[in-house]
Amino acid sequence: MQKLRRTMMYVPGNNPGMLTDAHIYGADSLMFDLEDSIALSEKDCARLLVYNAVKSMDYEGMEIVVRINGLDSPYGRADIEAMVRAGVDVIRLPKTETAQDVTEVEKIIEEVEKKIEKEIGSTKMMGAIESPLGVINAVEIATASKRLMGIALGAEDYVTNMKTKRSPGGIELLLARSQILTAARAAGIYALDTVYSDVDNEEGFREEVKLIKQLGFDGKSIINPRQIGPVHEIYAPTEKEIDHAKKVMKAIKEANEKGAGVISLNGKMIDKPIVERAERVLELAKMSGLIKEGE
Ligand SMILES: CC(=O)SCCNC(=O)CCNC(=O)[C@H](O)C(C)(C)COP(=O)(O)OP(=O)(O)OC[C@H]1O[C@@H](n2cnc3c(N)ncnc32)[C@H](O)[C@@H]1OP(=O)(O)O
Ligand SMILES: O=C([O-])CC(=O)C(=O)O
Ligand SMILES: [Mg+2]
Repeated sequence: MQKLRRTMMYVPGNNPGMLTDAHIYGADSLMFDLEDSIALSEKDCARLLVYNAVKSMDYEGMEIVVRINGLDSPYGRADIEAMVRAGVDVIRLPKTETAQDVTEVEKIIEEVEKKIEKEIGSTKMMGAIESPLGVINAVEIATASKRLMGIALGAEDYVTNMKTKRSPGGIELLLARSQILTAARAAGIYALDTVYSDVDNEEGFREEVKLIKQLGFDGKSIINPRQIGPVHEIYAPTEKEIDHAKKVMKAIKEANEKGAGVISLNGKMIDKPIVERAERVLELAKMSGLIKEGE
């Protein structure tokens, strides 16, 4: 894991107040939106505002993602051009359905990078999958470009396309979540879960975060600063998990010194995949500031 991406917070791109303060809440990444939170009459204004915010604000090294409009709209090309010029870290393509959707955006990004003499490949991409066709093509999408750092589920559009609606347990999303996650893991990129729109329902939100963590997602797109704390809390390894991971590492080190690759710890087998999980727990604990280097 190179970077924590537990929370990627949407910020409507036409809201100067939110664009100015968004970084103070402690999300792992900010995602300025030019797509569905912006009315058609505000599209050009939002693009200009986000361009200026990215150029002039000090976001203290936070990852800046911008959700652009699709290339099937009159805004997509202009969004890409402006955002590459502004120097955003990641361009997130909404409603990605095919590998070609990714490569078409990539081609324009590359043209702009060449034009402004920016390092080719330095602007990363993400694809949000929000339709049945996108879910079916998830592997092709996830492997379409070296620029892709992750893929995400967009469940509000997805359930609408599937002629259903979201339910508390999320049964209607199980296939899409599993497929997107598996595709991301096969491609070695990040997997981000979708937004939870009922901001005031903290209990329901926590249940959903526990579910997506258990499935294996790296994190979640969020829409409100109040959603940051619960995600970071649920994703943080517990003291018990950290303690166990340390014991696993100690046990396997001792086993390896004796030439063994497998050992028993409190009656449970410890071998390579279990060691790998323990290493991941310790890495996550370090990155979350719960333990120090070398602990
Ligand atoms: C299906 C999709 O496409 S989802 C993606 C597109 N949607 C979005 O981008 C929506 C982003 N979120 C929002 O606009 C808002 O959070 C809403 C409308 C959901 C809720 O708004 P509110 O109830 O006013 O939020 P709340 O009362 O919690 O706001 C508290 C503070 O956080 C700020 N805030 C709220 N949401 C955000 C945000 N997403 N980014 C930055 N700041 C925010 C508010 O400005 C407010 O600041 P203040 O105290 O300085 O006035
Ligand atoms: O990225 C998201 O989860 C928000 C979105 O567009 C959707 O749900 O349709
Ligand atoms: Mg959507």
